[in-house]
Amino acid sequence: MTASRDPPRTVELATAILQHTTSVETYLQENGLPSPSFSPGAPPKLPLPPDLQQKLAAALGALDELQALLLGPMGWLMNQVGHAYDLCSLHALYRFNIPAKLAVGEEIEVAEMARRCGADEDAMTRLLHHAATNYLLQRPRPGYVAHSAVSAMMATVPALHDFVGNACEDMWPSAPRVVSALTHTWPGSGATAAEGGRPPNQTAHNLAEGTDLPFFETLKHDAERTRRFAGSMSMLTAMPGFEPTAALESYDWGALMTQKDGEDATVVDVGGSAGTFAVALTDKYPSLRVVVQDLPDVIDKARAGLPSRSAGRVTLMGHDFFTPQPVKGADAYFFRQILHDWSDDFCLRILRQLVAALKPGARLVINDVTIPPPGATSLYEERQIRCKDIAMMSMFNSKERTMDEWKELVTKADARFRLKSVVQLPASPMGVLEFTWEPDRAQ
Ligand SMILES: C[S@@+](CC[C@H](N)C(=O)[O-])C[C@H]1O[C@@H](n2cnc3c(N)ncnc32)[C@H](O)[C@@H]1O
Repeated sequence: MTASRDPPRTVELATAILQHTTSVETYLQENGLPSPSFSPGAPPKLPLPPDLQQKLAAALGALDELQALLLGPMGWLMNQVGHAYDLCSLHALYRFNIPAKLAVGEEIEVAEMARRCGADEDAMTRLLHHAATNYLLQRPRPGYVAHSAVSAMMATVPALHDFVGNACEDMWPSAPRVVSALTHTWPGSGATAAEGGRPPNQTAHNLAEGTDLPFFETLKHDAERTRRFAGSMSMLTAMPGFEPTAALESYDWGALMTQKDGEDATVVDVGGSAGTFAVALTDKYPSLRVVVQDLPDVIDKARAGLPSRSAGRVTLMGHDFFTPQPVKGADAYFFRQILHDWSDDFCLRILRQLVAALKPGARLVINDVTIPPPGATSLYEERQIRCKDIAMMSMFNSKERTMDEWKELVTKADARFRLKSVVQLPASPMGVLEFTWEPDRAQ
């Protein structure tokens, strides 16, 4: 029996939620911003300064703990099982392109929408009702559906549609197979595990799709999935805490130019996908030159989307990062959300491909998720990152890493990389680690 507290934990949490929420609402009101809402056209996220983002995070952490306490151990456990089905209605929205079938302001009978989808009417009706309970649609009056802010965004932001498609069709089928993949008998699995990493083609994803190709190889053979993945990645960069602005502002890119005495400095964005970050970087530092490297298919698709203002500043280059780095003597090599896709031994191979291209003093800049030490954030926040970690395991046998694991990984790749700075981005699961190349350092 635990001793009773005064005030009880639930009341303490409810009080914290009230205080933090009041601070957020006061800020919104004082700045003429709307209260949070799911009406179509509502802002996709709350535009808060860093101190209020912290209060928001504290409110969400407290809300999560309060919900768990009020449900009680049995209710909380049952809740987990229920959540397993939450993605079904989102998947239906994606697969039947339901957001595009609704005009903003239109109210449609649920049965009529089910008919428009051309699928089993009873099943579709039930999925639509579930979607409404999860804020994905709204029910303005009994028996009718209309857009919520979520479906309206899916209808108008193609990258968000891609993000949902990637989540529901490429990633989610692997989730129920994560545990089976651990006990599955893979060819040569004993040896590879002993070498420090399970290969990327022995994953839950491989069990789900019945393929022995790693996920990115599968993509190479499927133009539509490649396009959808790139769209999804560009959406990821717009998510709270993942915006390029965070990495732009928390790392001194300008210092690269100072060092060059006015000459253009070159950054290589390794695995830079459609070039979203490169465009933001050169918008902020017009005299930086960025070479975006990715697999040839991805680069081919990226060409059409590169804004004309970036011409001459952003160059696109097909390159497989498991082969030697072709851009020699650049000022910085940037890896944003790349290495978390690979287990340690594959990361070592990727990083070692840089070595022959590096000039003394070259920077290696890693911008990736960092797992906070236990207790540094709420369980809610830590769970979001742990979910990403499990997603990495399920798709690639890769992992999210703590700051210490990042440092250890890079210096293991080559002892001549010296850690120069470490920044945990504010209100973000991402960090930036900067290493310099010091060839005279003892190996
Ligand atoms: C998680 S995405 C990150 C994209 C981008 N850096 C960002 O932060 O938005 C991983 C990227 O690595 C690319 N990639 C995967 N295997 C690769 C390889 N062997 N060589 C080059 N790029 C690769 C993928 O095509 C994808 O664009």
